[in-house]
Amino acid sequence: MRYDITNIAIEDYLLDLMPPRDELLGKLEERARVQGLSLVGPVQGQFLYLQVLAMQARKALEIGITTGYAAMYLLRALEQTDGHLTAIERHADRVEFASQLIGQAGLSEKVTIHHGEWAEVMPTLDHDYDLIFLDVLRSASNEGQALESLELCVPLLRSGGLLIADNVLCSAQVLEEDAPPLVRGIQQFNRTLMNHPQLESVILPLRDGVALSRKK
Ligand SMILES: C[S@@+](CC[C@H](N)C(=O)[O-])C[C@H]1O[C@@H](n2cnc3c(N)ncnc32)[C@H](O)[C@@H]1O
Repeated sequence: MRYDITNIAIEDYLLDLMPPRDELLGKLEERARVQGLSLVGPVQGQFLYLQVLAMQARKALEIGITTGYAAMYLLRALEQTDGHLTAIERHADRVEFASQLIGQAGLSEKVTIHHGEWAEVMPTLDHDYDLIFLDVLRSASNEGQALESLELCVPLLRSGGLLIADNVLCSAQVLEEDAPPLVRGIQQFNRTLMNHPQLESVILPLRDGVALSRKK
């Protein structure tokens, strides 16, 4: 998928510079291409991997795991920090697929996947996450959901913890003044995030836009 945020030639250049992926990640990329699934891709996957290592995160949460592509990057770093990944996914078949894949990689003990809606699962989770990867903003069913997800993430983070939110530039549609409801929700998410009293944030024009926030 192309996102119209950065020059396409630059995206291809960055992709070409990435080392070849192993068989497991390669198969997931191929599956995503065939089935039209949205995955972070290798550049952003490496970004997530490095964030976990840089902050030595041990307790991470991914909201929206799909087939486990981003999760593999997170888990390969969490393996080194002796950490654990909790994930949430609404589709049972995706939970099943990701669980099997992570099992094949020998990392089953490092992950707990909750099947359900994030709005229902998040309030049941423990607090004090070092890192939360929020990857459901483009799936919101109404204008208010993006902000609702932010309000559930902040209390789950420990002080000093990192929230990484994907798709915050929404194929550049955030530039539109008369945007559709999903995009208006993301515009509101971005304004709130950048002015949030408990967060220090920056938005990076990486792929579809990545917001990085540290809880004070
Ligand atoms: C963009 S994909 C995540 C891709 C994944 N993070 C990766 O890069 O490998 C979003 C996923 O979130 C799931 N999802 C969307 N809305 C959800 C909700 N309300 N509750 C739980 N999961 C949801 C979708 O089913 C989809 O699998």
